[in-house]
Amino acid sequence: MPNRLDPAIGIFLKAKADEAFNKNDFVVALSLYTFIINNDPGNGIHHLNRSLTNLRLQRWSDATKDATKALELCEEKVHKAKAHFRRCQARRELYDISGANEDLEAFLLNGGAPKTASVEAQKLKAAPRSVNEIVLEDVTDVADLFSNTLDLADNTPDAVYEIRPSSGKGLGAFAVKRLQRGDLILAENPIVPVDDPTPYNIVKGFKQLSPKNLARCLLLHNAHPEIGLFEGIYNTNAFSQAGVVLDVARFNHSCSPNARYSYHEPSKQERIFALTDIAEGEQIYVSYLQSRNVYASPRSKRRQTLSSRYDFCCQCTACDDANFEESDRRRQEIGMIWESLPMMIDGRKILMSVVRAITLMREDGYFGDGDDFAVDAAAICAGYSDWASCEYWAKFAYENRAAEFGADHPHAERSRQILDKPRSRENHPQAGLFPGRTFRDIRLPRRM
Ligand SMILES: C[S@@+](CC[C@H](N)C(=O)[O-])C[C@H]1O[C@@H](n2cnc3c(N)ncnc32)[C@H](O)[C@@H]1O
Repeated sequence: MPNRLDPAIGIFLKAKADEAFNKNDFVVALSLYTFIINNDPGNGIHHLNRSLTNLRLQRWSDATKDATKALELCEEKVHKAKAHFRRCQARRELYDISGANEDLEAFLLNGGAPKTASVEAQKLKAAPRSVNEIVLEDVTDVADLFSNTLDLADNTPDAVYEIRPSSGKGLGAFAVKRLQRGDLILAENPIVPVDDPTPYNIVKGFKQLSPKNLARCLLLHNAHPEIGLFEGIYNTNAFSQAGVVLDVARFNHSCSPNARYSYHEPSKQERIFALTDIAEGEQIYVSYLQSRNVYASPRSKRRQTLSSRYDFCCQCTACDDANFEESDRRRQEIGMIWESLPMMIDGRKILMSVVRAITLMREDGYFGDGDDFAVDAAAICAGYSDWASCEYWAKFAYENRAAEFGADHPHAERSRQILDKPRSRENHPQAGLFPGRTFRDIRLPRRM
């Protein structure tokens, strides 16, 4: 069976697994050995190591299976002796005393130490032959032995979401309580921060991880196994300058998302904010595509970008909708408005177009980025000295940015400054450029 791991990476991963084992961090070691075995299944030594790890975790059945696999794959006597001894111990715990005795004999035949064998032989003599022979207080231990102890997550007790399977999309994040637009869903520091994500820096970032964090990263989805393990994981899961952020990496994409990423440079945290109200149990989606690439692009273009960057065909509500052509028409019109705005000279036309673009976005279930247009609208109104309208659009921009990025985000703070001094020339160098006019009749149809 082929080894899919680059040899240098294989050696690195094994060293990290051994490090975890030596620190008695057996859950992490098991996770790392499992990853190595899944990618290099023909190497018996990995099974031998995992067999011992399973013994430490009292996972007797899995320890037996690994020892059996190691016996099949290892040629050297020293490895065979180890595999027999590990299987002997596991079989003893599984009440298979005759099988354990056979392994003990094979251990000696393969050069195992007689002293070790005689200690084990004593244990085998004293071991119960069946579950019925265990005294009552041990029964609890037996139940514990088979419980699942393999959780690598650091659970946040007050998290408003949980990570669980999402039909057809691997894992996903789901609201555990009702959320409102503007609610902060998470704020998390990156596990692999990479300021300048060159291939070299990405590998360096992964190599600095603790065994536990490495094990967690290796569990993330990799849409690009062809470009190298660490680069593949990085490119599938890093969505901003923050780098790879563990829980953030479990949020699936939608072209009509109900939440959005917001990278907060001052704290170097990736945050997610609710874009809409979200019901308890509903899946929380972000958009992997930014601004015009999502709200002004048709399904074919969005799917093409997502497929080439993340290797999936988008199955979101916008893409899967039978009426996707109607959605395409809306998004294409938004794109045309965006492109034609800089060429427009009439203030009224510009504002009508802004209203139309935001209305189309909302009609299409897209509740972010209204500020992209509102900021231009505020500037135009200042140009015509229509300060009431300027304030209306500046307020819209600020409120949307505060809800979508957080009020302390530099984006929102910039809007706040404009709102604080809406009539200042400093904020609006174009103020009074055109003859005075009023656009008070041009507003969004309702609160959007
Ligand atoms: C960053 S991961 C998101 C979490 C991932 N579902 C997991 O199990 O770890 C990106 C991957 O999730 C899946 N995915 C995300 N959004 C999807 C969507 N709208 N349609 C289909 N698959 C999606 C794809 O496999 C994609 O490559």
